[in-house]
Amino acid sequence: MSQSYNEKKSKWEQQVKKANEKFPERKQPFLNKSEMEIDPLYLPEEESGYERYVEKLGFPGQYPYTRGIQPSMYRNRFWTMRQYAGFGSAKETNQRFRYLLDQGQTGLSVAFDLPTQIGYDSDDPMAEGEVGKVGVAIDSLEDMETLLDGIPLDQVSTSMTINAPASVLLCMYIAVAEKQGVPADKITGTIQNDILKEYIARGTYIYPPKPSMRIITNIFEFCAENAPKFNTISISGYHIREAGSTAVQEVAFTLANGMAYVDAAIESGLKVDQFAPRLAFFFNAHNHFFEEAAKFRAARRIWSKLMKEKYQAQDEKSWRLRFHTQTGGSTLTAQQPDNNIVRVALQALSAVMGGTQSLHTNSRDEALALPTEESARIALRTQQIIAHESGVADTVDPLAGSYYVEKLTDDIEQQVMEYIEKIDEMGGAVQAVEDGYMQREIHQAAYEAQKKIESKEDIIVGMNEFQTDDEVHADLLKVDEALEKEQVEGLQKIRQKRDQENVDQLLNELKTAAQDEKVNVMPHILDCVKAYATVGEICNVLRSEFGEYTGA
Ligand SMILES: C[C@H](C(=O)O)C(=O)SCCNC(=O)CCNC(=O)[C@H](O)C(C)(C)COP(=O)(O)OP(=O)(O)OC[C@H]1O[C@@H](n2cnc3c(N)ncnc32)[C@H](O)[C@@H]1OP(=O)(O)O
Repeated sequence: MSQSYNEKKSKWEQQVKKANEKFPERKQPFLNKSEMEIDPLYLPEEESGYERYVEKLGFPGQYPYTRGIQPSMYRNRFWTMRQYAGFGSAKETNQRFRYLLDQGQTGLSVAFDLPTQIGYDSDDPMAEGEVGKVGVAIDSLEDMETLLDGIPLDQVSTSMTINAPASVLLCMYIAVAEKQGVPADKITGTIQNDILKEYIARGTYIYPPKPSMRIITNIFEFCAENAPKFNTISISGYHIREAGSTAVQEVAFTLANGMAYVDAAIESGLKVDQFAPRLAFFFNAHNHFFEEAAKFRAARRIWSKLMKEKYQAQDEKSWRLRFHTQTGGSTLTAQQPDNNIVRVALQALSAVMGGTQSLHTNSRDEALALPTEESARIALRTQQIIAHESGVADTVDPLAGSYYVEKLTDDIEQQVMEYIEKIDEMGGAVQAVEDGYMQREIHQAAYEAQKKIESKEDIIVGMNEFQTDDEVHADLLKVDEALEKEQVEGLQKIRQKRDQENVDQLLNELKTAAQDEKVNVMPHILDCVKAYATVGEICNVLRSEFGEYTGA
């Protein structure tokens, strides 16, 4: 047996012991329905396969992490079941959060309305008609207090899908935690904070790339010092895929964006191991089951090589690509919406086979509206059935060694690297975004995919084949139209109650801080938030200094 194989195997055994101390194995022993024992890990049987195994796959919890970032993965702890939710007022969303936690969800994920996402208050003319529509409306710290009321922030981790104003919402979260008696260094969660993919695919940007990258590196630095357990960014391929990219492009553009954040942070004077362990990722789980599972495995392997070899990161935590997955929203059909339950189950299974850390399963009615409570429950139950009934979580990386999956993993890696090298030659992801390169590649892929659907080369069940005349689902969620008025009234009350002079002074200090590139804006934003300055007011100060982006 080769030296290196043996060493790595015994290191893995030690790692498993340590993981078991943190999260004891869910079962002892793990048995299938015929009472056969299931091992934590299955390995190549032939000694001749060991070298290749160590180089390409490695042991789980070890470089290059092809088999997963934890030594025994879901035997110790399932992925976090984290359903993205939010609509209407903070009070309504708080009720939905409590409902989901009661139903066994294990983490929170906040959807904000569009005005919040682009830094406008609910009473701004730009917000009209959009308040509380696609997510919860948050104007001031008071809304955040209501949103998180009764949720113990030392126990529950919260993801917030917020990008351009991520700094503001993170500060609000910290302020609420402090009010609960939870110091910033104990909070856990993630802000999306990924502006590059907003320019490429999602659209909720405010400022131009350069100052946006500065705010992001300010957040990295601030969190490294003050909130070291918080994931500072969720570098997202999800939306790139939703915009029509291929699986290869999804990984390539996401990792290229990831490299741009690493470059920017290093350029600002941070050391790679100071911030890299808290970079997180977010991918899509689309329809092609094996391609998706292989995609996740390839993404992990590529990122770890980049971090270790290109960026010379020393801390093993910097090498691990940790990711959230959401099933593919654009794969859902408005026709025969219950079919979506089946699609979601298969997509979710690919994410679990690919070793995801956290998962959102879409609800069946999401091609039509925000999910009803019943639909959201079925979506969560889908994850619970995979976790508790299917047995796929009982051994690590069960697809490893499949000729097909390993070849797919290698091929995806190779094609992703070709893109990454090309983007590198263009001067990196920021340049490629500004030139519209990624946008064009995605549009071309989306066009090709649509042609295949229209020509029926690709069959979408119930949509371009096997249609029925069934009515669409009648029981859809509707957001109360009166909400906007109530939200605006609440905001005006806050403005009357707060110490306006103090707010003005703090906003002014933020303005001065923004003018000096060397100053970190985060402590100033935190002060503003604590004085009940609003999302819109804070973003307007930064708008006046940084300008607004108008597109590539
Ligand atoms: C479409 C829509 C839109 O466009 O609007 C959106 O964007 S929705 C977008 C919604 N986005 C999201 O919901 C993003 C969610 N992302 C995340 O939750 C994070 O970024 C994540 C992917 C890193 C997952 O974080 P998490 O806290 O849920 O899970 P982790 O895997 O980090 O586990 C929590 C802790 O348990 C430890 N842990 C976990 N599993 C094990 C194990 N088997 N053995 C030992 N330890 C373990 C971890 O190391 C960690 O501790 P330690 O930390 O100490 O190591």
